[in-house]
Amino acid sequence: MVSSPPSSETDEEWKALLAWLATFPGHQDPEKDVKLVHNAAGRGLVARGDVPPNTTLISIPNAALLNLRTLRPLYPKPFHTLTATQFLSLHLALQFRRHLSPSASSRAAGKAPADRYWPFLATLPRRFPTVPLWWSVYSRTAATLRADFDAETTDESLDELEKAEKGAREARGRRRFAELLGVMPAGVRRRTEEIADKFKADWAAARKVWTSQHDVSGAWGLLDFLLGWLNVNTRCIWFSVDSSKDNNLTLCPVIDMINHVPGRATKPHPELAALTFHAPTSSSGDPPLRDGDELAFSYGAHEDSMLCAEYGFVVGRDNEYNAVEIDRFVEALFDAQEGGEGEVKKGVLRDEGYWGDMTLQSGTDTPHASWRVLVALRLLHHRLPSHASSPSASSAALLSADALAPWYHVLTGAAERISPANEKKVAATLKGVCDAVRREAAEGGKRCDAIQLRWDKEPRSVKAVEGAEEADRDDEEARASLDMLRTIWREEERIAGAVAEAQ
Ligand SMILES: C[S@@+](CC[C@H](N)C(=O)[O-])C[C@H]1O[C@@H](n2cnc3c(N)ncnc32)[C@H](O)[C@@H]1O
Repeated sequence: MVSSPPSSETDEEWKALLAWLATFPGHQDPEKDVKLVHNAAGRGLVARGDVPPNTTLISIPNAALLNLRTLRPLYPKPFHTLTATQFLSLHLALQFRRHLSPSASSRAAGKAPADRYWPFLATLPRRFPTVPLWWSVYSRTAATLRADFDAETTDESLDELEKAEKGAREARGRRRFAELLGVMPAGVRRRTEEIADKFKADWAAARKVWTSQHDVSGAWGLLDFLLGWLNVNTRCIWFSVDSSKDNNLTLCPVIDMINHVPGRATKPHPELAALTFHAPTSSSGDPPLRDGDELAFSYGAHEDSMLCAEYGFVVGRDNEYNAVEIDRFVEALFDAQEGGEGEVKKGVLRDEGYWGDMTLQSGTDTPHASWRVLVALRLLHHRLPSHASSPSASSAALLSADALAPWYHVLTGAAERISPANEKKVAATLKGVCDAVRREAAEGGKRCDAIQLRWDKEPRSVKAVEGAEEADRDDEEARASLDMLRTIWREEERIAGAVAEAQ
């Protein structure tokens, strides 16, 4: 049985957070205007009563934020070389281990007073079961993770995993995470790999600084760092710290409980002494906040594959930014052109900044191919003189201006098309690509259904010593993750289908 979620009034961590915030000079009680709720997005904040436009709903003093400005004074110099993500993740990893699993090596540090930010850190999520990086890490055994991440033999987080991983619940978790990784659409896979590389590089940088210093005591391991890193990646807000754009982020209590709605104009607002969140202004275009309405802002103009890979959720049909990456389909068409012509044209597109990032886009009303797709396909079907296709003529610079002039005219807007024949071939090719995308997406959806059928046949709870409640929760989370991937496949099928029909 899954216990009912706590409300504002019973959520002890929320109450402790509010008490801690009340100790800061200039603080404003968030409970005056907003209420914590639990909904499909996890936690969220709703308005208490109808709120006049532009009312300051939340104001968090700068001293309660966790960013490079507040962290650097707490650590000696060697740590100051770390980026914001590395530094914050390390601090979170250290505090999670110290407060949540104090063991032999961290006990000494555990005697020290609690970390000054702990009332805030205690409210952060301890699991990210719908985020693909979580699947990627937890689909592996402790021994594999030790080898893959060059973790120390003393890594307590991996020791704990090793002890637990023989259980039936963990074995089922590993298998299911691997199944989810196997059924990810290409756009999610590409992003997940990029995110995993960033995580690995940040882990290595943070470990290097940690092992080369002796001033800060305590311990933290790979899985502690993963928890810290995912909190940073999913909850940080833009905040000006220094001139390096990568360092301009902060963790911020309370405002980090606000969920994403695409297209909202209202954003957290940095003021001199506080990070604030206001009710929408009348001119913002955002709906006014009435009693019980959820506060929201846009995390960015992100398609679902990006939201899935970075944040572990999707919006679905209502996300006008949804898009299908078709680079690999278009690339195959250029590769198939004979006599090196395709290679030459790829070189031209690269030189002009038009190679890659080719998408079919959902848009607000009619799905369509992006301008970059049309630019590439027009060139694909523009015949070059035979001498221009020699392998040595690998860029626009080596082609005569005449050979490419009709294509350039369309690129600059001087002409609408190269020729009716060229447009016709572009439309036919685009339809072919869309049909291939549609088939692949339909197949992806079917693979999700097959996985679900397999899971349906398994007992919902693994009857193991570890307790059925956690096993039930794992089961729900795995199904939510599978639904998320199925939603992306469905959107890809819908978008490709609509673009194909329009040709
Ligand atoms: C900054 S936190 C927002 C607060 C969060 N719901 C919580 O429980 O703490 C971002 C996370 O909230 C969830 N989230 C945000 N917007 C969502 C949405 N529109 N639908 C589903 N989940 C959402 C995702 O898990 C995301 O990684």
